[in-house]
Amino acid sequence: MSTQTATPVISVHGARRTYGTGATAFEAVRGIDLEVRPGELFALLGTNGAGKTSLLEVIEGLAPTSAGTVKVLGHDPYRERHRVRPRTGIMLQEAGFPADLTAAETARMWHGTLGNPRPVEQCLAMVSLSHRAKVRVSSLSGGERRRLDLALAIMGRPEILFLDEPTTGLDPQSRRSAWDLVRHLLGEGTTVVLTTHYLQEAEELADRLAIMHAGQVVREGSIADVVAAEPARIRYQTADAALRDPVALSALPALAGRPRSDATGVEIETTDLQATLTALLVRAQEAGAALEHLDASPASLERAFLAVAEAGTSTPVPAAA
Ligand SMILES: Nc1ncnc2c1ncn2[C@@H]1O[C@H](COP(=O)(O)OP(=O)(O)OP(=O)(O)O)[C@@H](O)[C@H]1O
Repeated sequence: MSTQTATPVISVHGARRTYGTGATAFEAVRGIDLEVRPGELFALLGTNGAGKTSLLEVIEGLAPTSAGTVKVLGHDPYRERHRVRPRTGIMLQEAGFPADLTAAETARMWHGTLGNPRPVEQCLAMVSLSHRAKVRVSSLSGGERRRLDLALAIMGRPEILFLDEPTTGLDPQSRRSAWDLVRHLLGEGTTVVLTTHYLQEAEELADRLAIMHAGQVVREGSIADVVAAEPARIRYQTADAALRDPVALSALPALAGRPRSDATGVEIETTDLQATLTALLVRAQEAGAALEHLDASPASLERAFLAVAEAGTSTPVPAAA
């Protein structure tokens, strides 16, 4: 069955989440709609404080919404937690392990709470922690603790795995190992919802993503969709007056806005990099002008993210009445 047409395993409609009440109420999630399809990896990106964890927690069933509906595997994850929780795996941003237990003891304790768990040794091996099995949690490094948390999250063979910034604190090699593990789980049919600040992580793993800002989803789709919605950019410096003149440059094809020109140079945004660049180079050729430090860069996920961050305001928005 194509994941495009399959019934979503997660559907969120008009979800809101407010912290506190009265004058100090703060609405961290401000009316979100999204769907996650079976077997896909859906990445939730966003600026600090955008509301990713607040949203993830209501989808995980750890907190109620203040408005809207959330369905996970057909159930309300908060009110029908007993139905949903056994079928999901959750890796929180901060795990609270008993510091005196070893990694293996911690894993065995968790193993005892699950219905059809993977063996402890297998889970530790999947996150490359077998050699640290007898080490107390208090002596594990931060990255090793993250990997232990991941081992516990996948132990119950979850249908949906929630990963909240899973690779924060991991060295590049451990991060790549974690990505390989996530790919393996996706290959087994697991659905994964991931929050991350590493755009490369989303680019490596995500089938679809949403970028949040100030409690709302402001971009959503495949990486190709999100990137395609951003303009490409051309920059240069030149001594030629016409090639520095925003009005004269406005006749170039496929512009995504008015060209900008100042002491640092010219910046042109375009929806068709090849068409605009070709016309620009023809003009420069005809004028016999040099375009110094010419830089033509296609849109990227990073640019899309920065556009969201730059367009946003840092002023917190009060809760809706
Ligand atoms: N318990 C709380 N009480 C009041 N406000 C809270 C609480 N938890 C989070 N917030 C606020 O809600 C907003 C969203 O926080 P959240 O942790 O969901 O963002 P995030 O996107 O996960 O951020 P980050 O990327 O920094 O982890 C922030 O402004 C935060 O200060």
